[in-house]
Amino acid sequence: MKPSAPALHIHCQMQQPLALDISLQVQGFTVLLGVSGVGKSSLLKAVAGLLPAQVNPYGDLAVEQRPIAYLPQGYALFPHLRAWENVAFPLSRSAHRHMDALALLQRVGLENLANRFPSELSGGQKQRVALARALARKPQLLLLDEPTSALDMATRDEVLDELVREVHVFGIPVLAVSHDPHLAMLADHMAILRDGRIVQEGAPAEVFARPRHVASARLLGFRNFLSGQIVGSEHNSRLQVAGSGWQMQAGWQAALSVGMPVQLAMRAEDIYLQEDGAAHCCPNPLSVQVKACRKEGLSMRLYLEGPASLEMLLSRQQAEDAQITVGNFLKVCVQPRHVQVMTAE
Ligand SMILES: Nc1ncnc2c1ncn2[C@@H]1O[C@H](COP(=O)(O)OP(=O)(O)OP(=O)(O)O)[C@@H](O)[C@H]1O
Repeated sequence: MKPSAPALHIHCQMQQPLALDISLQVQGFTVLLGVSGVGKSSLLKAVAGLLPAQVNPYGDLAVEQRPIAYLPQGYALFPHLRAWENVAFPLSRSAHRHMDALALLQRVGLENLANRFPSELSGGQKQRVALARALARKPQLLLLDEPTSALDMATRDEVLDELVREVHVFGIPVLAVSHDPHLAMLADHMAILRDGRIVQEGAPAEVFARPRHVASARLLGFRNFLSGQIVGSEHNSRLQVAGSGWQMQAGWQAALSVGMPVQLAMRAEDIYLQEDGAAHCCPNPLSVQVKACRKEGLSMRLYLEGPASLEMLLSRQQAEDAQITVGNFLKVCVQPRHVQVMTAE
């Protein structure tokens, strides 16, 4: 890609329905993550001019004059209009309105379905029609509200890949709001909204690797948290962190020093079974007991009791090979580079 699209700096201050003070860089495909109710939709509506707020840019323009396309949750297609008529809706009435709508549908690969009604389209196809309609007025900014919410798990990744590719092709900055970390992984730039402001912003690889707060880590898919204190620090190498009844190694961070209270975060996917006789290979051994197991597609999620309540994810094959059942005592392991250390809040 990518950002042939110009970057745009958005500032938004609002009081109702909730207080927000947001300053955010929109670069290429940008995803703003936040939990439900944090104000994501309100922010988009304010930027689009649908809620009163102080907004820059475009804040001095009337709603219909803002060069912004806003795609609400669920796409809001007109059910009684065919795909091409939905796309043509914002176009001015002219002799080539039909042709222009077909050209837009062609750009999202849907020209063959131009005569279908929304009820005859899949979730991903509806999204593409809505995208074509949103882009019909050649906006300078595209706002997407929860673009994955109407998609099922089976097609979500495929539709997302396609959505990201399409918005790159159109070459305008896009701000998508979501609570879905999968969407953020595909972004060029991402930010996290909490308590009315942006608490972290950057390239997805950086933000996913180094969440700054427990709440951000939760949003990014971390499931395991331990509270402890730094008890050792080897410059440029390791940190030793200890809590009640456990000690773990994590990657070194310049800002953290001995004595500081910290929170550790680990992904369920990064905890693995310690092989028999391989204790010496395990820098962070944890003794746990299996409290519950849940099948998740081809994986098995184990709920464990150890130094804290923990979760780990095994392939069904691994779980079967290890003959894991509720009540088993296990030795599990996690690599220091997979242990994120955050200052305690
Ligand atoms: N029209 C309204 N009147 C009163 N309160 C509202 C209105 N719209 C939103 N709110 C409140 O403002 C807060 C933020 O809502 P908003 O829809 O912006 O959150 P969100 O982060 O988009 O949530 P979700 O992810 O569930 O869609 C919520 O507490 C909500 O109840």
